[in-house]
Amino acid sequence: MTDTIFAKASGAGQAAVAVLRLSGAATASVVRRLAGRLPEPRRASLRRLRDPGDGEVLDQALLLWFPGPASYTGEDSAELHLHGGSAVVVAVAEALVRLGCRPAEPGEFTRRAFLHGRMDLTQAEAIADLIAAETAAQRRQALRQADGALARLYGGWTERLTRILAQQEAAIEFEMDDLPTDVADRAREAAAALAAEITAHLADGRRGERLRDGLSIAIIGAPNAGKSSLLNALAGREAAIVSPIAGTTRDVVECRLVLAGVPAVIADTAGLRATIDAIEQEGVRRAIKRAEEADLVIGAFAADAGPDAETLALLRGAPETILVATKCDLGAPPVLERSATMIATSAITGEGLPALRAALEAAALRQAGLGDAPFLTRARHRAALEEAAQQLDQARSAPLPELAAEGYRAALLAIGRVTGRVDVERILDSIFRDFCIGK
Ligand SMILES: Nc1nc2c(ncn2[C@@H]2O[C@H](COP(=O)(O)OP(=O)(O)OP(=O)(O)O)[C@@H](O)[C@H]2O)c(=O)[nH]1
Repeated sequence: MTDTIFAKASGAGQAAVAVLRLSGAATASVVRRLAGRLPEPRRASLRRLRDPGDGEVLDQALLLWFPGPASYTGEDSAELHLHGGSAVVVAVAEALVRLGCRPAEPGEFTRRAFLHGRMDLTQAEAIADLIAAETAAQRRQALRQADGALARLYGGWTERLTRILAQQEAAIEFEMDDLPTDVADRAREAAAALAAEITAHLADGRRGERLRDGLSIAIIGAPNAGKSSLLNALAGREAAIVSPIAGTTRDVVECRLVLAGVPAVIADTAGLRATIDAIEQEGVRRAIKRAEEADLVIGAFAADAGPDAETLALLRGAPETILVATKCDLGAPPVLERSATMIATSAITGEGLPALRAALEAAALRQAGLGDAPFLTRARHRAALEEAAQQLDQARSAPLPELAAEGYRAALLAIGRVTGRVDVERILDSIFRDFCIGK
């Protein structure tokens, strides 16, 4: 019998109500001992909770009873909505321990939900994302995944792949019996179509992962270009020190922004220049590293000075760039070649800042915005699906039918790692029943 576990489901700190959740086989008996008879399933009822030892009233609480298997965890579960004081929560938690329950491990409720088949791994991950979501777009993505968007997509692929594998196994048998067949060809065609779909799904520019993890934006440029002033203007606060002394910013200064619902971290960096100052050298090294790792790089230069070679060189390697001519109140920005997007700004007059923000929002939506198809959200999914696509490609060109079957099986297992559902044998059984008519 599994342990009956409990945990506070509401947040830390003082609040009017604290929610304790319980799950496990003994839930019904524990609730009876604490609160009297069980209420109707899923109906809130007001109860006195009593100490199981001396009968002292611990709290007056709302009680909800969720009999398994139609509960979050799939097990018998309950919720106690207590008054929020910490002494109340402690008293009820101690009573639960005396009744044989134990505090839950982190994520244990969702783990049980997965183990009882209430959700697949992508949905379990989405629950964690939903709890951590800070922006509307993150919430939407997590909700869609929790609702099974990825589970259905990958589940569909699993079924198709299982059929392909079954065809391939059948082809091997037919070949051994010297029966003419095009079953292996059909498997190969289906595998090609599936591999193309997986590859298209992988070629999403990491949008789902970016939305989940946040976009990384770096501001680079020569000393005194006005980078810190730009960061402060975008962040709406004096996050970085601004001074007329070239080389003021030495370290990376980060600010969080939300761009069209996409979370972003924007970093001010040390001005790029050759220097003998060891600390500034380290700052420049960090600036270059930050620019190399960023999803979007803002190259800043003073309008009256024009862009410098170091900054332009570093922009070349970036996935997406915006050139900003700062201090446009001091002089007209230079005319650049037509392909470069340039926005002229002034931290003094505010000119160009709305246009820069709009450009950043457009880039954020391009790089991390929600689309019609669900995006994969974790590097873990990407690694497994890349392996599946690779195995499918190898299987299609395998010299022996047995090797092809092996490749299809490996691809199936790789997708199964994403969803946590690998029930190959059961599905194979059902498909072979259809195949083996007359054999
Ligand atoms: N007139 C004018 N001056 C500006 C503007 N932006 C920045 N400055 C001035 O330019 C100087 C340098 O600004 P910072 O924002 O510190 O420049 P930085 O690129 O971060 O400089 P480093 O830390 O040396 O890399 C300061 O004196 C600012 O007040 C602007 O839009 N217009």
